[in-house]
Amino acid sequence: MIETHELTRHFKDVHAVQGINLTVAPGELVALLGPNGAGKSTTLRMLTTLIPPTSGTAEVAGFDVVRQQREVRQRIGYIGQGNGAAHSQRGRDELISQGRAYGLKVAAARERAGELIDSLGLGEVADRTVSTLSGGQRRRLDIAMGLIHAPELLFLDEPSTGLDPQNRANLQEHIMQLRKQHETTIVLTTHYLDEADSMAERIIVIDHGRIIADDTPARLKTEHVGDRIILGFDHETDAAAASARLPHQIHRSGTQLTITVPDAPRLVPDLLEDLRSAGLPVAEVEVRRPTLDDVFLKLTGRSLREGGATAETTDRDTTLVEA
Ligand SMILES: Nc1ncnc2c1ncn2[C@@H]1O[C@H](COP(=O)(O)OP(=O)(O)OP(=O)(O)O)[C@@H](O)[C@H]1O
Repeated sequence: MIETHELTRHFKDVHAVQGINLTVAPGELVALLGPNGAGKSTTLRMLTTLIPPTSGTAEVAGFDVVRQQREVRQRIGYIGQGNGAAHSQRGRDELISQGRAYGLKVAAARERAGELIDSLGLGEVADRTVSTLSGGQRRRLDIAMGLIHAPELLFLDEPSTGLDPQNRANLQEHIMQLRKQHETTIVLTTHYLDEADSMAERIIVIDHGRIIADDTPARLKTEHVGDRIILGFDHETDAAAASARLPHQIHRSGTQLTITVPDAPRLVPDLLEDLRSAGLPVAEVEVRRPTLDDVFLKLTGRSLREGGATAETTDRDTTLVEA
């Protein structure tokens, strides 16, 4: 569905995207993750034909983004960071006009608008003017606008930025449902680590205009960081004996051992049993699983929360917002 070769974009002396090689298969949901200014939006804007690459090539839905812009545009939906719908119009009318702009007949545009209003949960608000909708509702309307012509591929640039956690969860659910219904390929950019983690089956981490990791969230965490098991003992001598006995990578601090392993939950029962039968009973145990931020930290030596972004922690997740 997407194939790029050394895709590059410079803005004068800013090397925004530096030779990206990317393949996305039909039906995949891929998240581009990275700090502010990493090159995510620029990549999306090239793939959606909004700006040409400085060098390199990209094929989207089988067509070249420079030579076959029209063909690409007919097959994709793009929801940028701003709101697309005109504020003084009713949501439903905006959708129908958008459908007409894509060449649908009035009846077909109306029918498609109705379907999208239903599947995005906009039934109660679709006949109000856009300016009266909440941020979350407006974002869902934007997504409906991007889907009116039934694209094979949907690009979402930070779909949930600015929404509160509840609206964000609601939007994520709608996106997942749409995908199931229409088997749409989705490429989204996000600052929300939890969003990338829970929605995407594949995560592409971009830093300084380059891809620095590309894998499933689980594999990224296992391969780059691993789980940590923290064992607490009553006596330092027991901790030292346990450390000598275990074959894993271990850090000991007083009565506490920190063990790094690929899959802690599977290992813990046997580990505890082994230590107990060796006369080294564990007093406390804690398993820490890595986050995508740990992966980024491991790969770059920096946290995703540094350098142009600040962390904003809510009850349910970790988010990144512009400083
Ligand atoms: N039109 C432009 N003119 C000059 N520089 C630009 C332009 N668009 C983007 N840039 C620069 O290119 C780099 C990459 O920007 P881009 O918007 O792609 O990053 P991003 O990863 O999407 O960031 P964010 O998460 O903040 O949206 C940044 O240094 C940005 O300032």
